[in-house]
Amino acid sequence: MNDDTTTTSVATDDQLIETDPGMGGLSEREESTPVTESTVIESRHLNVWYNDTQAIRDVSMEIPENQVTAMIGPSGCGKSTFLRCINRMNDLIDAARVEGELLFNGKDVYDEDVDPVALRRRIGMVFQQPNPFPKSIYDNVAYGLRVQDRTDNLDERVERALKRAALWDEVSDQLDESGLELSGGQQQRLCIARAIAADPEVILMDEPASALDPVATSKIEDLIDDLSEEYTVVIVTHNMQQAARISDKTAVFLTGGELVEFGNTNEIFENPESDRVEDYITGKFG
Ligand SMILES: Nc1ncnc2c1ncn2[C@@H]1O[C@H](COP(=O)(O)OP(=O)(O)OP(=O)(O)O)[C@@H](O)[C@H]1O
Repeated sequence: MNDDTTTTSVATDDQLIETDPGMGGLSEREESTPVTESTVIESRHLNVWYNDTQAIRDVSMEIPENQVTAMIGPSGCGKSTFLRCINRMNDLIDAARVEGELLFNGKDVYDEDVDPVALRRRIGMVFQQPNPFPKSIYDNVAYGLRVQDRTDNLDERVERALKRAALWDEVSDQLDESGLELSGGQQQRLCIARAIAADPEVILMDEPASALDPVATSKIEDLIDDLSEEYTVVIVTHNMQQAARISDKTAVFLTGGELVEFGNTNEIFENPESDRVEDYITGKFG
């Protein structure tokens, strides 16, 4: 990240998972009607500026349900900005201005009646640096559920989220110990468990493995693959091999916030339509 503050300090953890009872105009998962059979998120002519600097330029794309969509491109091309539009994290940056449409199940998340806090419960986020609360492992996972007053079967919910995040076997006998005492990779899986516990539909990941060693990275990659059976995952990564390994769809952004190519990952990597994309993925620039 050339501007880590934009992902690690724009929101408190509470803001990420806290919720209001009202859904702010967004229907619940089971009631929602995707734009097409499988599209969960769609941007239409999305433009984003930070003051006078344009970070996203007329981006239109459809992100399919229960797949992994990777966003790649050189530093500063707007990947994180796009990701943060999806759950309105850019609201927390005063300089940011968004134009165009960003639809979640057909509803524009920037409509006035959308509650961004409720939106973020349905579209969870995991950051580059693992950021567990200074609380026990159990309380980290239970936190969002308690805030939402969903404490029935709390033990089972916590266990299920930890299992879903492939962490249960490693921590089941130390749930009362601090989340901060886990390894970096375990902390990241704890953060994923925390996001899952809130029962989101989409999980946004901003370079979730870039601070981890290769073994921990591999576990996160396996986990992402697994999670996509149940969740729509959108991941920003600098690592093209990682994008090629784990994603179904790839979006290639290039300098100036332009989406140059979007499609099936194998096609993007094996036979890109654009020379600029080919140059980028073969390492000629970027
Ligand atoms: N909070 C901010 N205030 C002002 N400008 C910003 C802010 N966040 C990002 N930018 C600018 O917007 C552009 C896109 O940044 P963004 O972080 O979205 O790119 P990125 O592709 O995710 O970069 P990286 O790969 O380095 O993380 C850059 O020019 C960046 O400097």
